[in-house]
Amino acid sequence: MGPRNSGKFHGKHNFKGQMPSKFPLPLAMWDFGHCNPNACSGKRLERLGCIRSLRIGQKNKGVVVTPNGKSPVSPADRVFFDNGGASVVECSWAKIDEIPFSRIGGRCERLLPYLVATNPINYGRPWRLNCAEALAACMYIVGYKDEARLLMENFKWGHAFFDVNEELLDIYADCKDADEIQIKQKQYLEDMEASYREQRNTDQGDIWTQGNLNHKPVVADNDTSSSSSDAESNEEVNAVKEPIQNSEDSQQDANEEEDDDLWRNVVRMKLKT
Ligand SMILES: C[S@@+](CC[C@H](N)C(=O)[O-])C[C@H]1O[C@@H](n2cnc3c(N)ncnc32)[C@H](O)[C@@H]1O
Repeated sequence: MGPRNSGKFHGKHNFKGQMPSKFPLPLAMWDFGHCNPNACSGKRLERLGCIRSLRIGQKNKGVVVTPNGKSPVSPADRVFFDNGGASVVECSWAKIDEIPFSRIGGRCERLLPYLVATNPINYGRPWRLNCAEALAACMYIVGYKDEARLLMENFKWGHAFFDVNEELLDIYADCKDADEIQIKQKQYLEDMEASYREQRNTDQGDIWTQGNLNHKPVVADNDTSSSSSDAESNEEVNAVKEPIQNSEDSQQDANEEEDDDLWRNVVRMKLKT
């Protein structure tokens, strides 16, 4: 389905010359060409005329949603959004270290707070959103909720992003600034972790609820790609399989993997409820 103009945008803004014709707000990306064009959400938005490409060396005066950010996007960034819209870095997560962050970006570089991806490549994975999800999250948090939904109508799975994240997105959109978002996010994660641990203890305590343990399947936990043939998902798997260089790295890897496992389980629990 192609995007429609919602006609609901009445913000005070300064978008002259930046608006792609097919979407009511200016969206942009630096495209590093790492990804399979058929599986890439940024490329899809570009084909649909919803986003424009920026050159390396060109800065953006809107909200730059980037792993290079230091604080989360918040409603306080609305003024930046209304000056230049939002932009993302279209690249592979596995090659993020190769991005020349000093040559892209802008004055308002922001992380996203905790949210869960629902795209087919990273479904259920926290923090690692694709470009469309990242832009939609940014729009929603700064107050363009209808436009965020409109953008995601371009993807078959787009509604799932709001099914899973709406409660959190509303919490963030009600915050005053980045500090409040950090507090709310921390609270939410602590509550979720506590209820996950409680649930796990209950399940483990009640052995009769687990069936015949000898017949339990072995679950490979790190598999993010399994059935997907997409280039980026294969990169993700390769990234996980890279050799470990020294014991410090190996300790850090182990800690990160433990963290990842915990959050993946927490998310699984959340998706079931
Ligand atoms: C790494 S690319 C992967 C894009 C993917 N190939 C696709 O199909 O859209 C995703 C981009 O979305 C933004 N993004 C996603 N999750 C983010 C987060 N938690 N914090 C900041 N930026 C994020 C960043 O601009 C990031 O570079």
